Amino acid sequence: MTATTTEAQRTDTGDRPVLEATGLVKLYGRVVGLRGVDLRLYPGEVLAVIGDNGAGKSTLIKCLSGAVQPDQGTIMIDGRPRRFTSTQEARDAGVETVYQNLAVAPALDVTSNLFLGREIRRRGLLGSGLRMLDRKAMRDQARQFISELGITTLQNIDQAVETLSGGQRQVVAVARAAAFGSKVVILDEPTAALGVRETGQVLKLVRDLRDKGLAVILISHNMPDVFETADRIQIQRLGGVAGVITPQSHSMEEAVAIMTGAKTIDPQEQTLR
Ligand SMILES: Nc1ncnc2c1ncn2[C@@H]1O[C@H](COP(=O)(O)OP(=O)(O)OP(=O)(O)O)[C@@H](O)[C@H]1O
Repeated sequence: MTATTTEAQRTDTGDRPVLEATGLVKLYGRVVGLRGVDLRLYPGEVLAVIGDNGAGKSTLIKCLSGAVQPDQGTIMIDGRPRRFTSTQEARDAGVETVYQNLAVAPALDVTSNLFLGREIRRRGLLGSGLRMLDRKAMRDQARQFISELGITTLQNIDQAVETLSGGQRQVVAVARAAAFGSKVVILDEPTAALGVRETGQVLKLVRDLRDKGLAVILISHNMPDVFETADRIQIQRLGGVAGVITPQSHSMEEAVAIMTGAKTIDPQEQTLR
């Protein structure tokens, strides 16, 4: 199925969005964060969300990830309306978010980070009533998971995350978000602090997750990254959606022009998904 498949074609195949947001409105007092935003995300695609400062990107992902509650609008996961009152509820529904300030524990090793908050414990109780961690099971699963994802940058899963490069840390954070049955992974500027080679490692992982059927939302200011990685690009402007395009349908210059309002997009030009 191509990036420009129409809604009618999609309905024919029965393919439906894993996440669908309709009419999201978020007000901060008198300031409009979102003014009726729709977003559709399908399994096995990378949807980039771009926009100038203050366009509403963060507010949008906060609504989708349960960090803030929209004032109006609906969010559906697999066709079921959901109202997340916390990020945990969104996670339980399979929506994981990696924020710029990575939620990794620097002193812990790669395995422990992958299992943070979801540790595997052995049968039988310690004196304290706690069950002992099953390190072997976690290491085995961590290895398997890393190999399934085709991650070649994490050679030693016993290494403390603080000794890894910025790119490797980001790979750990993204891999963790993609584990444990996640359906949707939201990445907020995942390459903002990285060099060229490290950016390449992270974007490769993003594409690999997509190829494994996960749905990824990529928030980024970096146009080359967006055009290299995204299947579709949703352009936010002044709290609304200025258009949805693909790297094939529009150039980077056109995307920037739509972002800044220098160019408007004809509804006919939109990628109808
Ligand atoms: N907690 C808040 N209180 C008041 N206004 C807010 C709050 N969060 C966001 N806003 C406002 O909502 C609008 C959208 O902001 P948002 O942070 O979602 O944009 P953004 O596209 O993520 O911007 P940036 O690229 O600068 O991070 C802006 O006008 C912003 O000032």
